Amino acid sequence: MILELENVSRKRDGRWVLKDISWRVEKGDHWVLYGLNGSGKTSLLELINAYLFPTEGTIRVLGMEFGKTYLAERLRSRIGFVSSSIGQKIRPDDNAYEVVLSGAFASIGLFEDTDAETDQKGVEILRELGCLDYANRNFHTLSQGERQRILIGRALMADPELLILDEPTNGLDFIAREELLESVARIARRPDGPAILYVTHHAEEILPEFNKTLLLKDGRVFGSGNTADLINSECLSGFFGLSVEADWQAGRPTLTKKRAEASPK
Ligand SMILES: Nc1ncnc2c1ncn2[C@@H]1O[C@H](COP(=O)(O)OP(=O)(O)OP(=O)(O)O)[C@@H](O)[C@H]1O
Repeated sequence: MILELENVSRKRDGRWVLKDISWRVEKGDHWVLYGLNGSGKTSLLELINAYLFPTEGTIRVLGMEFGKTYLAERLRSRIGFVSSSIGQKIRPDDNAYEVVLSGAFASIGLFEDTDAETDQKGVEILRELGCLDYANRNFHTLSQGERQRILIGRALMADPELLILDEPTNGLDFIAREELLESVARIARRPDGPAILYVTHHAEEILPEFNKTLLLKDGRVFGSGNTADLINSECLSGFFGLSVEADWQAGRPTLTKKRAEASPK
């Protein structure tokens, strides 16, 4: 079991931002966390990473229970977390390869000498993600798509059991987005790879590899289970409170808002 939340609620500034969340993530499944702005996605990730604690309910992440065997630092070293805020923290002089290697130490910046095995692993990850051409470039001079791949590479260095990708395609053009998604799909297909938790506002980023979906609405679970059972016109029309059409092509959905019928004159 990767993750287990039982009736978890969280208050912020006197208001419930997450309410009664029950959710299990098993090894071998890849999840999409799908919700509108303000639905509580970031708060949920903060709970999983132990930056926030639940006001009510219990959380177990990778076999560790909050408040018991729980050591936040030890837990975080087993979770690969990719978000735009991590990119902003990378030091000004670090090159892409150093950023990837720093993932072996769960640090921002490389403060320790690396051994040949770690160096080789970094090169293999760069190759797998198609980043070798810019490995020696300063991280901050890379395009957004290149930076995201490097941050994913950094997250993979520690062989995480859970890889959380928080809106990784923000700011990417169509081609960069599709290339990034192809890399994510390859990671999802690794036989001994991490469970992936992919957070997005965009249904068209739901890959065939993401077999499970959690729909979050106003801090509550609207639906949870097999992606095909949730990402369809009927369920999503209820989710949005708006008539939408979900159309699946090549294993990926697109959503369109249904137009009101023109009233007869
Ligand atoms: N530090 C905070 N203090 C008080 N309320 C907060 C805090 N952070 C978030 N919230 C509130 O909690 C609710 C959920 O916010 P959260 O950022 O978790 O949603 P989200 O789904 O990640 O949104 P987005 O997609 O826009 O990033 C929002 O109503 C937000 O205003």
